[in-house]
Order: sequence, then structure tokens, then C-alpha cells
Amino acid sequence: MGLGEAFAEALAARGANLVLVARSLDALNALAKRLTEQYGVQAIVLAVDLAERDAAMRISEELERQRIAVDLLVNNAGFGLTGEFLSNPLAREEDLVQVNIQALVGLSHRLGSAMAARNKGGIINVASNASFQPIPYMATYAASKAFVLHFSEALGHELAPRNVQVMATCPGPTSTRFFAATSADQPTIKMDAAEVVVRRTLEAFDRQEKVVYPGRSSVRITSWLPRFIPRALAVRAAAAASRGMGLH
Ligand SMILES: NC(=O)C1=CN([C@@H]2O[C@H](COP(=O)(O)OP(=O)(O)OC[C@H]3O[C@@H](n4cnc5c(N)ncnc54)[C@H](OP(=O)(O)O)[C@@H]3O)[C@@H](O)[C@H]2O)C=CC1
Ligand SMILES: CC(=O)[C@H](N)C(=O)O
Repeated sequence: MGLGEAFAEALAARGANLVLVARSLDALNALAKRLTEQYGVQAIVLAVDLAERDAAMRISEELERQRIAVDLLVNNAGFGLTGEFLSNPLAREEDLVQVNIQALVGLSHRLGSAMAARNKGGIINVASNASFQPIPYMATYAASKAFVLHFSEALGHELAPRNVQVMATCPGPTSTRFFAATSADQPTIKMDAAEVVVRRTLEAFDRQEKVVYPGRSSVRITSWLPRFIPRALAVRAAAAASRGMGLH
């Protein structure tokens, strides 16, 4: 199960109506049907490719057209690229920036404006334990997650007086389809379950935390370490870890 599906299920279990956004229409429809039947909530599906530059605008216009006010935005969609930066097609690297950063900024701006106008709302942005250090052989991905973390913390400060709560969640390796799409050799046993990561994320949001580390404690420690060692050493250590995972 991906983190998006786990968020959708956990929120449906809390009685929330859902707007599900991704590219795979059939998978979205199947999920919407299951959650509607199981939890008695409404679920609307928007099949959108967030790599398209106008995606955030099209989503917010569709929500306006359907007169849907979003109480909680979960910016979850994202993907990773591994290997040497120069060995990846530039178009894929640019898609990553578009999906992981630009779409998140666009949706935060458009839906965040509506929330601020209503003086009520929440935004959860999915960052990563990759947010805390540069990672060679996953350079753009890690940098995109550093952006998500910093952006969320700053936006949270700006929007707090408007009663819009913003939180970044920083999961460690989680058992989803994420790694299947990369060259990473990541044993499932070392991964957290998506349901656990989401439960801890939503509990932290309920406690009004600004940043949460919903992974196992070893992941949390590796998120702290880079703050205490020279940056060049952190880069070398991250490069060694990437090589160990077969990312180079
Ligand atoms: N798994 C992990 O170890 C960790 C993951 N994360 C982050 O969690 C988030 C969710 O990833 P995860 O569940 O693990 O991975 P998955 O690959 O299982 O899920 C990724 C989700 O993003 C959607 N998505 C990807 N590209 C696009 C696009 N161009 N347009 C619209 N939707 C898109 C996918 O739907 P579809 O393909 O149908 O479009 C899918 O729902 C990501 O932001 C990831 O960076 C953070 C830390 C750890
Ligand atoms: C895919 C991720 O963000 C994950 N935290 C990792 O790289 O281990």
C-alpha cells in the first residue's frame, strides 16, 4: 500500500470525505469505491498528472467548479530518481522537480489561500528522512525533500495566525511501490509499514506538531546526525549509504 492510499483510508476512517488525485484512474476509482462502501464517506477522483505545469491550477479550478472546500490538503504524490544525475534524462529530473516541488507549492498556494480566507485548514506535506542531508546518486530527490521540509516550516509560521496548520512528515524507508521504481536494493524488513507511518503522522498533526519523524527510531537518529557533523562528511556518508543500496 502506498502512503497516499494509507492517508486516504485513515482519513476515511475518521469520517472525512475525500478528493483523490493521481494519474491512475482505475486505481483511484477502485480505492474510492472501497472507501465509500467501507466508511460511508464521499470520494471524488481527479486523474491528473502533476508533472504537467498547470496541474495545480486545474485541480483547484475543478474543486471550485464542484464547490468543494478542502479542509486538509495532503501533498503526498512524489517519486525518486536514483543513479548519477547526469545519467538520468533531464526531462525526468525536471518532472521530479515539477511533481515533488512545483505541484506542492501550487496546491499549497491555491488551497492554502482558500483556507486562510476561511480562517481554518491544514496542510500535511510529505518530506522524508532524505530532507536532512544532500544524497549523492539521489541528488534531486533529496534536494526536493529538503525544500519540502524548509518550505513547510516557513509556511507553517506564516499561516498559523490564519488558523491554517502546516506540518511536514519525514518518513524513513517505507514499504510502498516507491523503491520498485528505482535501482535501490532496499530490504523490506528494514522498512516501516505505510499504515504505521500515516497513523503516526496524523497523530502528530492532531498534537499540532510542525515536523514529525514517523519512522522507526534508527531513522530518526540518522535524521539528527547530519546536524552535528561537518556537511562534507555528511555528503560522504550519504554517498557511501547510496552505494550500499546500489543507487550509484
Ligand atoms: N516509500 C518511502 O520510503 C518514502 C516515501 N516518501 C514520500 O512519500 C510520498 C508517497 O510515496 P510512496 O507512497 O512511498 O510511493 P508510491 O510510488 O507507492 O506512491 C507515489 C504516489 O504518487 C503518485 N504520483 C507519482 N507521480 C505522479 C504524478 N506525476 N502525478 C500525479 N500523481 C503522481 C502515484 O500515483 P500514480 O502513479 O497513479 O500517479 C502514487 O499515488 C512521496 O512523496 C515520497 O517521496 C518519503 C519518505 C519515504
Ligand atoms: C524514499 C525516501 O524518501 C526514503 N526516506 C529513503 O530514501 O530512505
